[in-house]
Formats: sequence, structure tokens, C-alpha cells
Amino acid sequence: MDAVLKPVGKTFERKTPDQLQRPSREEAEAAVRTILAWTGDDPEREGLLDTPKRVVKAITQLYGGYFEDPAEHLERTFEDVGGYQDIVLVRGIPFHSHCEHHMLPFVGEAHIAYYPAEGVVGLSKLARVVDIFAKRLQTQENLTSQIASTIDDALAPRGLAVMMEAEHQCMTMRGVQKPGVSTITTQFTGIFEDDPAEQAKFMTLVRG
Ligand SMILES: Nc1nc2c(ncn2[C@@H]2O[C@H](COP(=O)(O)OP(=O)(O)OP(=O)(O)O)[C@@H](O)[C@H]2O)c(=O)[nH]1
Ligand SMILES: [Zn+2]
Repeated sequence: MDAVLKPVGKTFERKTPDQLQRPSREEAEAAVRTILAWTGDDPEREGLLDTPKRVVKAITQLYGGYFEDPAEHLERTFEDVGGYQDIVLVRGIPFHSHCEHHMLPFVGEAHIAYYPAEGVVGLSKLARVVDIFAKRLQTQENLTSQIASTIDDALAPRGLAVMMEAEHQCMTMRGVQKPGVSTITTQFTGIFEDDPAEQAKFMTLVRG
């Protein structure tokens, strides 16, 4: 049995760690062999012999977000910012995630803005929060709202805006096959939610 999933902050409707049965690495590799056979190929041919091992290793990297608590990265704030109270926008954070329906990638950019209340957080930490949630099975809507609620809980800013835009490979490579379509999701809290002018300012800065 590999490591049991650890509790990592807010659970977002996940079962408790004791309710999750994580299979062993060997079982995961066997499952990949089954899928290889399902494609119509021969999992025993030389080129595919090490593939289950590689796939499981890649999955471990791509889905590493289950084992990290994003809130931990937001614990350290800086209060000595010369009285700065205006908007902080981190624009164009690249991310790649996987849709929970097809396990295919969706890839794009996140933009996060907030009005500090009591200090600011290290800029890289916002990108870390994006990465941790992105490295789980997601819908873009859930991803956006999990990022927003985690930052909102940790910083209690006067307002928070999260916008994500992404292309979903389940819509480009298969199914409806519409390349070039981008999906935009937004979540606003505080003054961004209450004041349309603040939303407009955010959009202008993001597009500028
Ligand atoms: N709302 C939302 N839908 C998503 C996301 N990622 C993928 N989807 C959609 O999930 C839906 C799943 O639909 P189903 O009808 O159950 O599955 P399907 O037969 O594979 O659907 P098609 O993709 O239309 O072939 C599809 O419409 C996908 O476009 C996401 O992040 N958010
Ligand atoms: Zn999908």
C-alpha cells in the first residue's frame, strides 16, 4: 500500500483520509497494462514494457496536488508594505490541470487580484496555490472556486478576484473537436463582488 492520502486543509467534499483506499504502485501499473491492452496494442512488446512504470511516475507528478495543503503557503504575510492598500494583481499565471470527466489536460492562465486588508502575501505563493489545486482532477469551475476560497480564507482581503482561461483538450482532440475555444471562469469576493467598477478595473488590468 502506498502512502495513505493525508488530510490537506479544506477537504472540498473529499472523503476523509481513512475512507480513501489507495492502491499499491504495482496495482496502478497493472491497471496501465490493462489500458494498453485495451488500445489494441501488446503490453508485452519491448517498447511498452516500461511504460506502466513511466505512466505511474508521470501520474504521481501530474496529480501531486492531493498531497499538499495550499493554505500552508499562505500562512506567512508581510505587513511592512509602506501602507500599500491598493490592488495587487498577479497576471498570467500559467497552469495545466486535468478534467475530471476525461482525465485530459486543460491548459491556460490564471489571474488573481486582491485588495490587502492586513498585509500582503508573497507573490509566488498565489501561483503555488494555483498549481496545487490544478494538480488534482478538476472542473475549471471547481478549480477557480477552490483557489478563490482558499485565498479568501487565508488573507481575508477587502476583495478578491480570480479569473481563469483555458483550453480543454477533451474539446479539441476528441468529442466535439473544437480547437481554439477558450473557457473563462471568474470568482469575485468583497469589493470585487459588490462594485462593478472594481470588476471592470480588474478586467482592464488583466487585458492590458
Ligand atoms: N462545466 C465543465 N464541463 C467540462 C469541464 N471539462 C470538461 N467538461 C465537459 O464535461 C462534459 C461531459 O459530458 P458527457 O456527456 O458526460 O461526456 P461525453 O460523452 O464524453 O461528452 P462530449 O465531450 O460532448 O463527447 C463535456 O461536455 C465536457 O466538455 C469543465 O471544466 N467544466
Ligand atoms: Zn473533459
